[in-house]
Amino acid sequence: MTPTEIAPKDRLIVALDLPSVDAAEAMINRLGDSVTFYKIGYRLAYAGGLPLVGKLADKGKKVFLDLKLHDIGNTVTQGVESITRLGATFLTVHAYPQTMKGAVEGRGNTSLKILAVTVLTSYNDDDLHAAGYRLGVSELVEARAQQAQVLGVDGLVCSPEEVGALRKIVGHRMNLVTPGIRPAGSATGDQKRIMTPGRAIAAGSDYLVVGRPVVEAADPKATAEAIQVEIAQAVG
Ligand SMILES: O=c1ccn([C@@H]2O[C@H](COP(=O)(O)O)[C@@H](O)[C@H]2O)c(=O)[nH]1
Repeated sequence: MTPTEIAPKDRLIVALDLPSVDAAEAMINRLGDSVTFYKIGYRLAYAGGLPLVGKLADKGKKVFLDLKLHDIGNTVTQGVESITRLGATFLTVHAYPQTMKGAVEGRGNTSLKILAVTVLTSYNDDDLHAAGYRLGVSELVEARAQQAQVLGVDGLVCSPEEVGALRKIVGHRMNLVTPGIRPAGSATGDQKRIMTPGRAIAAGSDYLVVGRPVVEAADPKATAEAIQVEIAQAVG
């Protein structure tokens, strides 16, 4: 779907980075009809949260399974084949060629969309160099986007800072999903490449991933709804 086809409300993905299934279900109940798209990552998945994917899908919600897979190609293919049966909409893998190729093979013709994580939003150029990379963030994100596109990956996870450059490479053929979203005044935490919801949408993000600013808010529902208003205003 192109951004104009996605309802503003559905462009917010709330990261359920919570310690237990009970805590996640309590948060989902608090957010009620306001939130239509959830992300399940390491914290909840390893706390027994995988069955929540099907439960949420049965309630008409979408789920982004943020498992950031990375292994030899055959193992990734087999893992993704298993994941296709869970009912998620998006699944992440790291943007390494063998990994992306294996994931696309495992996804086959199912409705699961593979997102490649280009460069984590908590990294800047210094962090990449410290990890042994020669390229800076923008060069590496763009190189990985080119590879992902050739390999048939469905979308990219990047920071909103790279969205403009990536649109020139992938057009609207790939979903651009951006964490590193911080409503004005909220704590940055460990994120380094950040933008407000409104600016991220204006830059061209398809979906915004927001965790702590919503799930740690005194009123998560009001916070999520305020972000959705900001998204709708930026869409115009
Ligand atoms: O590059 C990436 C990829 C994934 N994430 C995930 O998104 C959320 C962001 O949570 P916040 O609390 O809003 O910072 C979190 O689950 C990360 O694992 C990311 O931040 N950056």
